[in-house]
Amino acid sequence: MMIPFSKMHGLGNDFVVVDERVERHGLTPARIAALADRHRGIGCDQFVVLRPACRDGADVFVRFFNADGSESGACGNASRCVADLLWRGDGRRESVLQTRAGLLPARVGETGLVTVDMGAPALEWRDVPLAEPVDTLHLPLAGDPAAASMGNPHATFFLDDSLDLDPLVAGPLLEHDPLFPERANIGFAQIISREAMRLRVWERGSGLTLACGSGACAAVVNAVRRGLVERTCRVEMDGGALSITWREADGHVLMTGPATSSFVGTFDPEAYPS
Ligand SMILES: N[C@@H](CCC[C@H](N)C(=O)O)C(=O)O
Repeated sequence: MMIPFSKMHGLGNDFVVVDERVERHGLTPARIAALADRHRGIGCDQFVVLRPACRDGADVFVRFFNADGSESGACGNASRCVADLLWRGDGRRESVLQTRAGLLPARVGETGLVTVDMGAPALEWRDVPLAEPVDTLHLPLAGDPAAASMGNPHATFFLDDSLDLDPLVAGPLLEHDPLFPERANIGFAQIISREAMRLRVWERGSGLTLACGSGACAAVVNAVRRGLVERTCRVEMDGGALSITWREADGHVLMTGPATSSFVGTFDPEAYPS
């Protein structure tokens, strides 16, 4: 039986979205990794599976998998894409996504940009998680990164004239640093002004992507904690820009940006390992 999928992206961070709200399709981690392969599969940074919601007030339960088949609690760009998909399905601009990181309210605005309330960051070492009790604002690593969880682990380096790291070299090493027992997404930020930064993210389980929504949220949170930017900041990535606001009233992080449908298709699960 052929399985339908939607191919979507948020600023070039691309996804295969499969709907399992009616029936399951046998999507094991090995099969997901094979489907995510850009040469032998469909190709994507993340694989997104929709399931029936099981929490009051939620419209859909969303699971996010990296290209290596590992699961993540959060994916900001894919969350915008799912909200956009739901809107195109039933015309409701507002939805609530149930994720492993909690309930995320989302809204498709009149301009088509999507805002997702990504919740409050977790800033305690245990919650990132880190391997030992350290100050998450100054991790004991060369380059002095800061850590935060947005439902998934992030470390942000702030690059300047005295610190210049190549994400393709430093990213894979740092993703697997023993300080991060569940690995980590590694952000490389350059502050442009009090309202703007440039960011590249080496993503856990997927590598360097064109944009990372949760990474942008974590970078702004960490930059605000360091006193480097205002609570609303534009984050410019290789694939485009997001607007991030770390709201003072409740500590939630709001992420606004585009969500784009590329094409739809079908695949034969039997053609991939189980
Ligand atoms: N692309 C994402 C983050 C995807 C998950 C991440 N690689 C992880 O393992 O935590 C985003 O837009 O947030």
